[in-house]
Amino acid sequence: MTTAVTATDAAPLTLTDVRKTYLARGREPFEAVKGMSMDIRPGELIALLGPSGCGKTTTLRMIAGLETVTSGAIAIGDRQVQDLPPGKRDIGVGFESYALYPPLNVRENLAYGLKARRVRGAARQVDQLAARLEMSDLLDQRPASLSSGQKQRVALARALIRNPRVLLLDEPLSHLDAAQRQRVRRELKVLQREFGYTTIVVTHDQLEALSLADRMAVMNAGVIEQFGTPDEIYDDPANMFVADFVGEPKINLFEGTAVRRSGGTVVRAGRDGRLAAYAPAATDGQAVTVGLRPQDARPAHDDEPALAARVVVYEDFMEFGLATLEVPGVDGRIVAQLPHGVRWRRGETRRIAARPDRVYLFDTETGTRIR
Ligand SMILES: Nc1ncnc2c1ncn2[C@@H]1O[C@H](COP(=O)(O)OP(=O)(O)OP(=O)(O)O)[C@@H](O)[C@H]1O
Repeated sequence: MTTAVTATDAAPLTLTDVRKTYLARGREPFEAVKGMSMDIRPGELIALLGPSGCGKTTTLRMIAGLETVTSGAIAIGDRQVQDLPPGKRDIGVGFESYALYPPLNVRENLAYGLKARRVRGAARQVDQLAARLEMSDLLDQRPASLSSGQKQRVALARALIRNPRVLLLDEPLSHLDAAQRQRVRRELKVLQREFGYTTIVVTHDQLEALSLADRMAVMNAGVIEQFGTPDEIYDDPANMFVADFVGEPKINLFEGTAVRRSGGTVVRAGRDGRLAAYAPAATDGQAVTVGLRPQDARPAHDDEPALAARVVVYEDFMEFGLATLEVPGVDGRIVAQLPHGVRWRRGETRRIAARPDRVYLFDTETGTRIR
């Protein structure tokens, strides 16, 4: 292969206190991105994850140069790019809405950039990439005849084949069906590794983010709530928002009171529930919000602090079961994901517990983690 679709000259990407305020006539100024800072290493794959409207697309568009930056700096390598036009930034953009040339078929669309750069073997590179993204059958079609999922794969291929220093993808797999989505997601990760592009993927699909990313930024209302590896985000959430947003089924959150003993911390919850927690910073008597992931709840041993709960419903998914539980005095229900074969029955009372370091305590007012 020639230089185009082989390892690239990967560059670090740095965002320093980047802000975006949208100004629209007759409306209050709206700050959509409120001081984003990220140091992204060469070749790293970053996922931006967050609820609708949190500023993910705005961030990506500012990096691409499709949106101006209100303040702050964006650097690719040692070059400040925030004032450069999009074409001068050496960025590949796989946005869904990014125009393909309608008169050209998909093959010509993909080869276009390679030919302009006089890359040898362009046709073969297009064929190889198309095969890997499961779109060989689309090569002779015109963009107008493609479905949204097909357009998405073409946009992805077009971004990849440009051999950019930085690759930006906005919801690149959202229109694919479940099976194809899994396969293209894996291939995307393989391609990204092979070519070494510094990549940012915007997604609101947490599985996509957790499985693709080297590190991910969880965003909320224009700020980064936590930036870390998928393990850090899932196992060590910085606050209640991150714990609540990431994880499926959702984390259980309920009110409790920390009790400090020489042996450690126990939280009381409900009428007579207790759970051992590892939280040296908790003070005795402190009102807290307890976070317990369904995957971390397990049947309690006889001699450990536990929550006694009535089984409201038990759903058997074969690989695991989901028990929905009511704990006397605890608002809302608690879900526990139990190993295959446990099979609790509706109406039974069961005791659940968890490893103390998997019982998270949060400041109820601020949402901050109490460690
Ligand atoms: N051109 C614009 N003018 C004014 N407000 C805008 C403009 N573009 C986006 N916004 C607002 O900025 C906020 C962030 O939008 P953005 O598209 O970046 O969010 P997002 O996280 O990508 O959301 P989604 O997942 O729904 O695409 C939203 O409240 C949106 O309404």
